[in-house]
Amino acid sequence: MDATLEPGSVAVILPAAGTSRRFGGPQSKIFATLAGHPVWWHAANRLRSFSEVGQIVIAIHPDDRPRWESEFADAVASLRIDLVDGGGERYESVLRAIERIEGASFIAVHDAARPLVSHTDLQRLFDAATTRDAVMLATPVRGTIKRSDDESIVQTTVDRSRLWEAQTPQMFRRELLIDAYARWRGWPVTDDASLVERAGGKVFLVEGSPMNLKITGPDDLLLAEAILQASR
Ligand SMILES: Nc1ccn([C@@H]2O[C@H](COP(=O)(O)OP(=O)(O)OP(=O)(O)O)[C@@H](O)[C@H]2O)c(=O)n1
Ligand SMILES: C[C@](O)(CO)[C@H](O)COP(=O)(O)O
Repeated sequence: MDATLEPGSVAVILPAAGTSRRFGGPQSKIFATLAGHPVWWHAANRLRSFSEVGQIVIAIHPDDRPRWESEFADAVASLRIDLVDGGGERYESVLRAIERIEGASFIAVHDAARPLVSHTDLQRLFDAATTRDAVMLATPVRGTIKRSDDESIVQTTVDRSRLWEAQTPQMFRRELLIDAYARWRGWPVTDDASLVERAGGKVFLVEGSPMNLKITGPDDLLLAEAILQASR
């Protein structure tokens, strides 16, 4: 019998407090409608479908709180979500959410802007977490990678043989992530795994799908719609 995670042992943090600069538009990208629901709802609903998931905390932009507590109040209650005010940087949002976590053995951080993470990939991630302290979804780089100078002239072609593009969820033993954040001294980070790496942790890569895309620009929303349409 393969090991499994205890029901409710995974607390999920959904950072959703960004300002969507690259997306543009009148509202945060996590509120954009995708197949009839907001982007954030898809991410939260997919995580909620696992018995291993207990608490879900969404780090929200403070300016969005009135909307979360009115338009989305029913969905927040139905998905059993706690709301916390996020910060100016993603890592600050995650740190504030960590402070709201109670009793979990693991913390999984998943971008609210990644609506299409698959059940299969999530199960594989949870399975990997039964034997490792830090795991994350990622995809092997498929294209050719160039490094340029500041005038967009190619300097080098990067060996891609062991390059991966990081995704989320990134999932950690709770005390490992808390310790990694405690050691953080302000250097810029764009994902949580890099803090654990810097603290000496071994982060295990679980191959995911390119369809677990992050809604960053408007074209990503079109791609997400097409992926959902094709899966119907
Ligand atoms: N201060 C921040 C910045 C980002 N995020 C969240 O982290 C995820 C990934 O960040 P990103 O895609 O970069 O979102 P934005 O920061 O909103 O995008 P941009 O850089 O284009 O402004 C998103 O769900 C975003 O809402 C957050 O919770 N708090
Ligand atoms: C965490 C992340 O999803 C890994 O790819 C990504 O770094 C977050 O988006 P950002 O644009 O870097 O804030």
